[in-house]
Amino acid sequence: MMKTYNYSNLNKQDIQTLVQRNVDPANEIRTLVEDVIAHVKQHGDRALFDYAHQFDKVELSKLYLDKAELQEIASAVTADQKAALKVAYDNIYKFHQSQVKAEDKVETMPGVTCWRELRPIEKVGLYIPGGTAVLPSTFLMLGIPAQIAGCKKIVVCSPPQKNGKVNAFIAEVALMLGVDRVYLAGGAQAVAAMAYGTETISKVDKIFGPGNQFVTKAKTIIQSTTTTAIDMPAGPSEVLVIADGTAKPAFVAADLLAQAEHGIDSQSVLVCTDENIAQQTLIEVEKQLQVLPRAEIAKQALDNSYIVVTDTLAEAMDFSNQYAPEHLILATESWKDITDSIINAGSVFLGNLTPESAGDYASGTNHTLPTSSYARAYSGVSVDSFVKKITFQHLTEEGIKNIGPSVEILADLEGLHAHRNAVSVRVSPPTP
Ligand SMILES: NC(=O)c1ccc[n+]([C@@H]2O[C@H](COP(=O)([O-])OP(=O)(O)OC[C@H]3O[C@@H](n4cnc5c(N)ncnc54)[C@H](O)[C@@H]3O)[C@@H](O)[C@H]2O)c1
Ligand SMILES: N[C@H](CO)Cc1c[nH]c[nH+]1
Ligand SMILES: [Zn+2]
Repeated sequence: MMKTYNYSNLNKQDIQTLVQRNVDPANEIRTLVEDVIAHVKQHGDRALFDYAHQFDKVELSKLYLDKAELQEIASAVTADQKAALKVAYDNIYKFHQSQVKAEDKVETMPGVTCWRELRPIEKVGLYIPGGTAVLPSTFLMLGIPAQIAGCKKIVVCSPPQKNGKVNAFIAEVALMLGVDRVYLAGGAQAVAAMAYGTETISKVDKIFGPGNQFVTKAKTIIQSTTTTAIDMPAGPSEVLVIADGTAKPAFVAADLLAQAEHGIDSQSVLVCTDENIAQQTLIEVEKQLQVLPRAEIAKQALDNSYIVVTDTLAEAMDFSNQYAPEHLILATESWKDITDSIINAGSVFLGNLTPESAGDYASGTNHTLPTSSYARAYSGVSVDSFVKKITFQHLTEEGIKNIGPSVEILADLEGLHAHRNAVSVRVSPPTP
């Protein structure tokens, strides 16, 4: 169960230790994942069949489901479930569509015009988790921005379930997105397949999607060893709740448990200015665990979670910024007073009536977010993640005359005479 620390008793080193997560000190995960990647690179499809047997405990006869099979599987989805998926689809679509804005052309000096244009990344790979829980919501979170960006080839991998298929909701979302094929591959092997390509799975330009520590390690390795990019390290889920005396212990407990139930390596942190609220929250956590089907998973995640009691909301925010949470919930009526002091967070949930679950599923924001303190430097997935922003420039006769002398001097001072000449020949072309 969650340990409690008093912020005033923590020194710098204690805080450093507390904010660290999912470390792999003996490089066990790295070694295993490097081995998986090497096998997929060498043996292609054969390795995928073998890993499906070894890690997913399933014998596959082929590595993908086609449109007809997806349609048959999706027929099990009820009208209510379809309607809920549609609400999520529409809100996520609306929010992501609003991110697409043409940029202005800028005349930086007379005759010199610069601008940026978007081009979709052509081949993208989407990883949809399916180990401890199958996440069709992640398929929406990745497929919708890919669709809006206009990516031409969308490769989708998800771990095979025990029946050698994907579940009905993954199939339904594939049909909603117009994706005709879902590959039955999970874990590090799926990431390797999309990075190197196999007989069946195409190599892609960029891999997206969250996953467990194996998936996340594989993504960070292929990012530095292949020409395939990644969205970000989006590993085991985490939440940090900042609460004060106005927070509702039942709500805070529910939010902590919502992330704890994702997996045993998830982490839920409460930073609270009110000791009584912290104690009430712990009591609520115990109460709600009694009726939670995934209580065993959540309990293990809570063993790896903790509470920090601070004197002020400013101290709480200071701790949160050092932690750089994937999700930050401000469980306080005073949330407006402290949002400006947020420096590091993936996605923020404001006030007592805003559960993280709303953003996990259906409010519109993306739930694929940086974990393990990567929120210090990375943003969550958006339409931007699926496009390149290419810069353009055009110089007129007036433009080259205006900018030319400065470029010539700058080229001289770097000793790059061919650079100077590329301007000089245009400003005063040699007489024929
Ligand atoms: N950061 C985010 O944006 C975000 C969003 C959604 C979910 N998540 C996280 O994604 C994760 C999903 O994890 P999951 O496990 O449920 O599904 P997953 O699909 O990420 O991983 C399942 C795969 O892991 C592989 N695997 C399992 N045990 C292994 C082992 N011992 N050795 C090698 N490979 C092994 C298997 O191949 C299996 O197919 C959770 O931790 C969840 O918190 C994060
Ligand atoms: N909380 C996860 C992001 O870390 C997203 C998710 C999907 N389904 C439920 N939750
Ligand atoms: Zn969640």
